[in-house]
Order: sequence, then structure tokens, then C-alpha cells
Amino acid sequence: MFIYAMFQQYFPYELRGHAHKYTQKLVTYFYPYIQITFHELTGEKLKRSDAYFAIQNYLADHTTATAKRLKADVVKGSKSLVLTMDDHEQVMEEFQGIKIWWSSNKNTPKRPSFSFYPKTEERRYRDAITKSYIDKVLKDGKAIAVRNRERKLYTNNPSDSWYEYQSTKWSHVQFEHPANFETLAMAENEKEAVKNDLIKFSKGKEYYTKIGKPWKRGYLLYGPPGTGKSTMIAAMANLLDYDIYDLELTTVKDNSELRKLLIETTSKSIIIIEDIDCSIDLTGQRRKEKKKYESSSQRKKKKKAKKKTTKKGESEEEKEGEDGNGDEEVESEDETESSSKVTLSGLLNIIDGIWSASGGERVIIFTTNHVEKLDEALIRKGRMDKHIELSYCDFEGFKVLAKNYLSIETHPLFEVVRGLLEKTKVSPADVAESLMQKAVEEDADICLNRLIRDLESKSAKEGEQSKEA
Ligand SMILES: Nc1ncnc2c1ncn2[C@@H]1O[C@H](COP(=O)(O)OP(=O)(O)OP(=O)(O)O)[C@@H](O)[C@H]1O
Repeated sequence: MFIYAMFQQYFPYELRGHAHKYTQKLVTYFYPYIQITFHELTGEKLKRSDAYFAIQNYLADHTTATAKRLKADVVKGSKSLVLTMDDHEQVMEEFQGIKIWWSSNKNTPKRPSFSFYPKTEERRYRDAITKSYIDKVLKDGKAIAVRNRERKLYTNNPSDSWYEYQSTKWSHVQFEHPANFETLAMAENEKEAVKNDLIKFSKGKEYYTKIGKPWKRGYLLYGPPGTGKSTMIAAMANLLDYDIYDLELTTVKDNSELRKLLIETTSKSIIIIEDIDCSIDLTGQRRKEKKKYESSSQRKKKKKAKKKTTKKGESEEEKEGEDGNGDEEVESEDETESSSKVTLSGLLNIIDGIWSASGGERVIIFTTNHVEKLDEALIRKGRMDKHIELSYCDFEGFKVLAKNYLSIETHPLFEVVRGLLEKTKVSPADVAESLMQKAVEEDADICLNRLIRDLESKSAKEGEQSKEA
């Protein structure tokens, strides 16, 4: 790949109107130009390097023909979004008064690269291309790649179906969830705060480098079922243009498998562990509860089985009883109970360790319906940077849903709904279900009346329950 930089002063723009043959002749023999190779431009020899792909994206975006083929390639299902320029295909543009002419040739052109330009002047132009111009091209090229790429939703496969010779740890489908922050029923100021936090994070590469911290951010989304935790994650992925890795911890056998899975995740991704409290026996508290309810015969049986295994297991078990509630305890306890379990400390070490080393931007999200069950070590600030509560539907949330589902912003029945929402705990999912048009002839009146009926019956039930209590 070559880039020819021609100087505006000597090669007026109008000349481009001339026949191609003639122009080429002029360029070659009479006009000062410099020829820069890919290596000089990017400092890289490897053709299929990141810089190479960024340049290809940039050029693809600048030629309709290439862009068309790029599209065709994507439609055909090719994995690569990048298409190399054809031999002799050219892209021209102007940068700081320098006419730049990209061309792709398999072989180095036979004609020599020479210029009649004074050496110092030539250096100045060459510097403009190899510094400012290429920086812009690489930056734009990377942004174009992000814009064009097909986003993916990954789920982890059980390790029995992993094969060494190919990447089979994750399966993916195209991620096409339509959720966005505008259609999310949540207090406006909270939505803005989450959006700003995400945007600040995604633009924070230099900041994270400066403060010496890995470029990652952890969110804990908590709230009752149907309050929009999954919807918010989809909205986050759409806002950032990230892939999603939906990590099902219950199928991960141990910490080492978890490590292998997480190492394969790519940059610009959101890793989700949903219902963290149910996915795995993570908290010291819960484990103690479990022990309390074990019958004495069950405990004896377990002890016998452990004695048969190793001496090490036995001593760990004894230590367990004396110890406090720290991470260490959690791991050793898990390991003695079963050697094929992901532990809390394992999970935390991987989050802190691997990602710190891998450099790319990553968001990790835990969701739970029971925040009170989670271990302090998991949710402390620094690990989970932001805790976001998604709650029952209030009037503000209802208005968003009414706009989404019925395309209305006001209605005489809104005040009735407001009154009912103030005394009833109902999830946005339930409100959405009542508001959804079930038949073509259903209008806003019908749907709002159905919601009112549903809210009244829910409120009556809650009243009865509290009387009984
Ligand atoms: N806050 C919300 N804004 C808009 N729609 C919502 C909201 N909450 C729920 N919904 C609607 O309800 C459906 C279910 O919500 P969602 O799966 O996001 O809830 P969740 O909190 O993740 O539930 P769970 O804890 O059961 O997984 C969504 O598909 C969406 O249509």
C-alpha cells in the first residue's frame, strides 16, 4: 500500500480534471510528490496489523465502490468486515493543503520515488503525513470499524463442548435488542447519571492510564423482578456499541474454567452475570444458613466422605470453623465442599487480575433481585463502582411506558393511574403488559382502563395481605 502526497502549490486541484494517463505522467515526471510506504507510514511491517485494518476501514468509507463490496461481504456472512482495496484502486483527499493519493499495489512501482523539492520542505510535508494525517486516519478508521461492526451476544458453552483446536468457549448470535435509555422507565435524573457515567468511562482511556487503573467499570443492578435490569443492560450496550457476554456461572465448573472464559472476551464488551445470588453459592452468610439446616446425619455423611479424600481437606475443614468471614474462608470452604465450583474469591481475583492485565475497555455487570444477600467483598466500591437500583413503577416511569406503548403524553385517566401507583407496588413489566395493545381495535382508553383495573385488584390484594399479617 502506498500513499503519494502531492503538494497543492505545484499541483493545482484543477489538474485532476485531466485524463488519467496525462495526470499520471505529470505527477511522475514534473510535479514534486513523495511516496510513502505502509511501513514508513505506520511503523509496522505486518500487513494484517491493527493499523492496516484501520486504514482499510478508512479507505472503504471513502470510496463508494469499496463500501458497496464491503456491504456485500458482510451480507454474505463473512467474519471480516474489512475489505482490501483492489490493485490500482485509488482514494484521493486533501489534508492541510497537501493532496493525498492512496493507491494499493501488490508490487513496488518501478519508477523511482524522487522529488524536485528542497529536502527541508519535503521533510515538512512528509512529517505532516506520517504524523498528523496518519493519526487522523487511524482514529477515524477505528471509529468506522466500531460503527460498522455487527454486534454480538455471546453465551458460554459448557466445558464438555470446548475443543482445543477451535474457539468454542462462547457461542454468539447477532445482538439486536432495540432498548434505549429514552424508552426506559426510570427517573430522568438517574437515567442521565447512568448515561453520563458510561460515556465518561468509554472516553476515559487516557484518564485510566494516567491514574494507573485498568480500564474497566463495574455496575451492580438490583431491584425486584421485572423492573428493567435486563432492559437497562441492552440500553447500555446500544449506547456504547459494545458486545455482550452473558456469563452463565452455573455451567462453569471451576475458577480455572472461569479464567479461560474471561480471557477470551474481547475489548469493548459488557460481561453480565445475572442473578448473581442464585448463580452460585457465593456468600459466607448463605453457606452458614445452609449448614444450619443440614441434618446431623447429613453432616456425618459429609465428614466421612471428606476423610476418605485428603488430609489437606480435613485440616481446611477444621480451620473453617474457627475463621472469620473473609474471602480466604470462602474459597477454602468451597474447595473442601466441592472441587468443581467457582468461588467468590476466584471470581474476584479474576476480575481484578486478568482484566487489569488485558488493557481493553470492559464493563462488568452483576444483577440481583436480593442485594441484601450479597457479600460485602463483592459489592464494595472499586469492584462494583456504581450501584443502580431499579424499582417499582412510579408515575414518571408510567409516563415513559404510556409514550412507548400508546404514543400518548397526557390523558384524563393519568391522574387515576397516579393515585393507584402511589399505593401499589407494581413492576414496570406488569404496567407494560397491561398497557400493551392486544388487538388492533384497542385504543388508549381501553388499555388505560385495563391498567386501572389491574392496579385496583393488586392494591386490594396487598390490602388483604397486610391485614392478615
Ligand atoms: N424500567 C423499564 N422500562 C421499560 N420497560 C421495562 C422496564 N422494566 C421492565 N420493562 C419491560 O418488562 C420486560 C421485562 O423486564 P426486564 O427483563 O428488563 O426486567 P428484569 O428486572 O431484568 O427482570 P428479572 O429480574 O426477572 O430478570 C422488558 O422486556 C420490558 O418490556
